[in-house]
Formats: sequence, C-alpha cells, structure tokens
Amino acid sequence: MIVVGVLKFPGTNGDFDVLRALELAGLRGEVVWYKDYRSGVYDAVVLAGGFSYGDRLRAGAIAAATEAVERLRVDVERGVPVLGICNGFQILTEAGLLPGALVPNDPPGFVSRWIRVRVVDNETPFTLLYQRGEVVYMPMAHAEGRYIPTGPYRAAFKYVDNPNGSVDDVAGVAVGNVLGLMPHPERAVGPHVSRGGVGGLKLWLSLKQWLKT
Ligand SMILES: NC(=O)CC[C@H](N)C(=O)O
Repeated sequence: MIVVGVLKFPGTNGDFDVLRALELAGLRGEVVWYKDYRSGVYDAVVLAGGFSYGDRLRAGAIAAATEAVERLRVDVERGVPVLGICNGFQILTEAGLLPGALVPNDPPGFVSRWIRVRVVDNETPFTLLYQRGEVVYMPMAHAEGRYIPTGPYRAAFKYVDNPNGSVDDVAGVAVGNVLGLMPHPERAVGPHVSRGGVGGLKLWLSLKQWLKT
C-alpha cells in the first residue's frame, strides 16, 4: 500500500491539515514523529509547517540538524518525492536539500492572508496537473519567508504580488523530486479546511497521479 509520511517535529502544527488534504485526494498519510522516522518506509514525504523548536536560532535550523533529516536525505537520494511546506521548506533549505535561504520578511512581520501564486514548473511530482503559468490562490502564514538564492535554483512557484520581499518573487523551489513551498496548499483544498479556496487541491492530486495510485 502507498503511504505518505508526514514528518512532525516539536512545534510542527500543519500535520493534521496535510493528512486531511491527502485523504481528500485519495492518498493515505501517516504522521511520523521525527524520532521514529526511518528511510525506505514511505512512498513520499511531507514536512508540514509550523514552528519547529519555536523557530529558535533560525526557522528550521534545529530540525535540519536531526537524525530524521539525515534519514530523509537517504530517501531523497533514492528519488522519493519530498514536499516541505512553509516551516518544512525552511528545514529543507537549512539542511541543504534545497538551495537558498529563507530569511525574515521584508517588510518585517508575520503575514497571514490569502495570496496568489503562479505555477512556473509543472514538471515536479507535486505540480504535474497544473498548467504552466496557472495562477492559484492559497493562504500564507509566516514571518521568515523571504527567499534569497545562494546559487543556481529552479523556481517552481512565484508570488503574483510579492508579500515578503523574496528575490525574483520566488514562493517555491524544486530540485529533482524535492519541492519547497512557502504558502499552504494543504489549507486550500475546500471549505472543511479553509474558507473555500481549492488552489492546493491539484498539488495533492498530482502526487497521487505521480505515485500511480
Ligand atoms: N506556517 C508556518 O509554517 C510558519 C513558518 C515559520 N515558523 C515562520 O513564521 O516563518
């Protein structure tokens, strides 16, 4: 049976929403506490959002130094699709699994509102059902989401109205089967989880198609 692991650290708070979104797409998800994470178990892995370790040091920095992320690295090398949402994206950049850094917003402060993003790469396991250039609506909720490249990178999503000062309007970055995204596709799957936006639904359905379930 196909199972998507939803990795949870102390302070992760988006895991339940991810489970619900997976379920709506017809995928089976399983929350896995970081200490219990093993490589070779999951068909795909989602790092849910939140405030791992209270965002101490830098958002994502402490989680990135755990054994769980070393095990995740093994799965990435084997081609397992991995999605980091918001704090999950911050963990992936801190771990060097995605290029660049996510630094405090400019202008500074926590921004929680619905925004529009444009899909620029529809060749990832999480975006194949979107049209290239399609604009989708999703909520954002972060204080450290300003993307700064540190070398070459492939943007997967771009903000339509840049809310945080990200270089080149970058909202999401992909490398191989790894995708990081600042806004929350798990909170844009229908009225039960959000106020009705469904811009994230195709992301979960894309994964389902990619996994051929
Ligand atoms: N929603 C989240 O994942 C929060 C992200 C992060 N802790 C920040 O505020 O930047």
